[in-house]
Parts: sequence; C-alpha cells; structure tokens
Amino acid sequence: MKEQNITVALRVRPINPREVRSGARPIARVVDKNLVVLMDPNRDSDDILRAKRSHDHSYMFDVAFSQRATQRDVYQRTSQGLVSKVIRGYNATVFAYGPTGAGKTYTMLGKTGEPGIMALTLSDLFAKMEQNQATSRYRVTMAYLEIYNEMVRNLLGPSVGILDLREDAHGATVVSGLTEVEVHDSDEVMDLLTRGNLRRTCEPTAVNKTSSRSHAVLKVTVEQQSRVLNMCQKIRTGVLFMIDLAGSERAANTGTGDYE
Ligand SMILES: Nc1ncnc2c1ncn2[C@@H]1O[C@H](COP(=O)(O)OP(=O)(O)OP(=O)(O)O)[C@@H](O)[C@H]1O
Repeated sequence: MKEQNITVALRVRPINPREVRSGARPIARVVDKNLVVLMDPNRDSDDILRAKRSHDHSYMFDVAFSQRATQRDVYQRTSQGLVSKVIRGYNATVFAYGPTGAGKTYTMLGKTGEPGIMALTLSDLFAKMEQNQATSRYRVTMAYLEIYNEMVRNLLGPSVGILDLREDAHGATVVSGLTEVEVHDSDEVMDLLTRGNLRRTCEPTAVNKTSSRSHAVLKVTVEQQSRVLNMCQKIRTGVLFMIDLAGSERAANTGTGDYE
C-alpha cells in the first residue's frame, strides 16, 4: 500500500444467527480489496419493473475486509506497519468506530483464541524490541482508561475513580492521576488489558448483548535509548493510542453512520 499518514479501513462482519432468524441478509459486498458495494435491500431481481431502479452504492476505502477476514489479516494490513515507527519515536493512533454491534470491540480487543489489534500490535512491539536489544534500551508503559458519560475512568488503577483533565506546564491536555504501568512482555499487557476490560461499562443494546457503552483508550508509551555510549544521545519517545469507541444505537437503527 502507498505510504500515507492516514489509512481508512472497512471491515464487514459476518451476519449473526439472530439477524438470520429475523430475515436479514448480507447487503455489503467487498469487491477488489478496497471497494465495497452496499446493495439496495429492496432490490428484487424478479421484479422487472423495478430492476432499473435499484439503488446500490459503492464506496472506496484504503483497504476493505470481507466477513472472511481474520484478525491477523486486519492487523497486518492496518496497524502492523506502525510498530517500527512507534519504536523510532513517532506517535500513532488506531481507532475503530461504527454503530453498536458492528464489531469494534471484537476487532480491537478480540476474544479468547482470536486476539485483536491491541494484543497483536503489542506482541509485535515486544518482539521487535527484543531484536534490537543489543543496540537499544527500551522502557514501555501503558495506561488504559474509559470515557463514559463524559467522565474519564481509570481502568488500571487500584480503584476505579473519576479522573480530571488538566493542562500541563506545556499546555498539553493530560489526565491527572492516570495509572501508568511499566510492562515487560505481551503476556503482562494481555493480563492488564483483560483486567481493565472487566471494569469497562457494559450494557446490552438492542443489537448487541455484550455492548461496551464507553470509549476505551489504550495508551502505550515506548522510550528508546541507544546503548552506544554517547552523552548527547536523546531518549526517543513514541506514543501509540488504540481506541475502541462506543457505537451509537441511533446509528445502528437508522444507518446514519454517526457515533456517540
Ligand atoms: N468479524 C467478526 N467475526 C466474528 N464475530 C464477530 C465479528 N465482528 C463482531 N463479531 C461478534 O459480533 C458481536 C458484536 O461485536 P462487538 O461487541 O465487537 O461490537 P461493537 O461494535 O464493539 O459494539 P458496541 O459499540 O455496542 O460495543 C460480538 O459477539 C462479536 O464477537
């Protein structure tokens, strides 16, 4: 894929048994890796009078995934390239949005045996740092928070308190009191993510019985310093944000595509 600063990807999730029972059928078709056709749900090939009035719509993305795409396919073609950049001191953000039940949490977090983008990214990050151990020294910290009803909550702290947004001395917005934990391998990260997720605010919606009602933000900070003795050697810091936004029920019901 051509080098660019923003990649927009679309993933079509498989239709679920409940939708099949209610008479739904897939209308999104991924054509040619980055073109998605939304077929007119009212299209009826037997109805000759209306055949010419079908309102299919085509949309282009940087990359599009069909319902057959695996978690690793999605990771490799969206986020894998960011790992070496974050290690070199660049900042990057990966976020998922879409209506409730679209598959954001599945894509970002995954489930047992099907790890999502967060776990796959961190696992590669640690593997890459291991390869560079001889020449570089690293320190990795992570923080995990949720935003629910306009309130910021710490998902890794000893207790789930409400945190304040403040400005630091350089005018940057910071979350005051956010727990930053130093991590040493991807197992440790997975353990913290799992514990943090148990604290997330969940509530069933009409279309998703395991709906996460909050935005979850994972912040991973990588500090890198050369082992070659050089007094002028600066520490390079790269920050990776991975965000699972809460999906709007209104968007799911109306197909407006907006989100809360
Ligand atoms: N690509 C997929 N393959 C298999 N199952 C999927 C896929 N995408 C989503 N699902 C399943 O669909 C259901 C809804 O997905 P998920 O909870 O990720 O939606 P969401 O977009 O995060 O919704 P919300 O905004 O309500 O939290 C879950 O049971 C999830 O496991």
